[in-house]
Amino acid sequence: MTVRIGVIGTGMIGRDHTRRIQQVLSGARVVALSDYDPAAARAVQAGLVPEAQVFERSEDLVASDQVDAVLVCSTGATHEPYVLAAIAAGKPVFCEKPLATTAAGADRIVRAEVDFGKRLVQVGFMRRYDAGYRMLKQVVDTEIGAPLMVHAAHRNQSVPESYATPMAIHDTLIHEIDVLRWLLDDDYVSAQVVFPRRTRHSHAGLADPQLVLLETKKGVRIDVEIFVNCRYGYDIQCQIVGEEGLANLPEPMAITLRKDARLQNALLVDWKERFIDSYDVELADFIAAAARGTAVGPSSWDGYVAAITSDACVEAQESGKIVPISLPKRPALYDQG
Ligand SMILES: NC(=O)c1ccc[n+]([C@@H]2O[C@H](COP(=O)([O-])OP(=O)(O)OC[C@H]3O[C@@H](n4cnc5c(N)ncnc54)[C@H](O)[C@@H]3O)[C@@H](O)[C@H]2O)c1
Ligand SMILES: O[C@H]1[C@H](O)[C@@H](O)[C@H](O)[C@@H](O)[C@H]1O
Repeated sequence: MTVRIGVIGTGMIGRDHTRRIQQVLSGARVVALSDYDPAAARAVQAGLVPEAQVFERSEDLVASDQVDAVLVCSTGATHEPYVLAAIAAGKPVFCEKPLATTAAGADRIVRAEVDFGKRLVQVGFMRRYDAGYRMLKQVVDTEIGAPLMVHAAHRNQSVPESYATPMAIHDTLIHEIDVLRWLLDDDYVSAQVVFPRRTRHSHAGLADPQLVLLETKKGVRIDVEIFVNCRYGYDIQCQIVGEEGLANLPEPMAITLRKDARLQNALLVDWKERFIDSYDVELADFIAAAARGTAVGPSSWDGYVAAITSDACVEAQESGKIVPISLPKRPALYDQG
């Protein structure tokens, strides 16, 4: 079966996922596109998929009987109604992170999916599909004994003026929030955010860098540095310290160059390159499950837990206090991970 996909939101990642489905992956094709700005949808149609239909209203794309499954790639704050509409239509839906910008919104999605009685939602937490993180998980599960501490860093070269202090959590830390609880098989119990000296390369609305301190149920202490104007490149670090050893996330493959009396390894600068393979694998997973009328991988529950945790981190940014995190009981629908 070829899964007929409708893509909502044809900005940077919507375009890239459309390219992926059309040119890299098998088992699906994009048949419909929509965007708040119809010119953006038409540009993707013209450049990548001339045969696709452009819908003025994204709600009509979800309802169309030509569309079997939906990709939600619009701005984060708009995800919730589209995911709810896809669930109501019984269609598998891949939703880019965040699932919703508030825990209340993510909760509504979890409830709708539980009421539907079958998994339909995959959240775009692509790091779980990254070969490096998968190797790290294998080692954490088998080699280093009980994890005790995690030191992580998420550095972007620069961000636009529109990127404000809470986005360090909702837009950036959200990846660590998800991937660390997956790596550790644990949940968070508290969050704190402290602010080091501010870089002169930041702008008025952004405190940069930030240090996020998380504690888990099992007592693991985590520090994550978020530094989004680090200047030198795109750099993702993760070190897990266990009672029998220590494991580091592998660096991206790069040529070691000896030249001009220097030993050099090039660094990436663009986030799109860092996890490029994992985007392919996550969407292949989505397509295979969608062909069976369901969804696998990071779930609405994972999106909900991430939203609860990021709400706590934003509160911690504002209050300067340690903010407790408590989770409701996980519905049985999500017991399979
Ligand atoms: N997984 C990742 O690594 C990753 C990377 C980048 C972006 N993202 C996520 O993907 C989403 C999109 O990010 P982007 O970088 O492509 O942003 P973008 O600004 O390039 O594109 C967003 C598009 O959504 C459209 N849009 C806005 N409101 C809409 C609405 N109500 N209905 C339909 N379309 C609407 C905009 O017109 C725009 O074309 C965000 O949620 C972002 O967090 C994830
Ligand atoms: O939307 C992007 C994307 O999620 C990147 O992976 C992250 O490094 C950036 O900080 C964020 O702004």
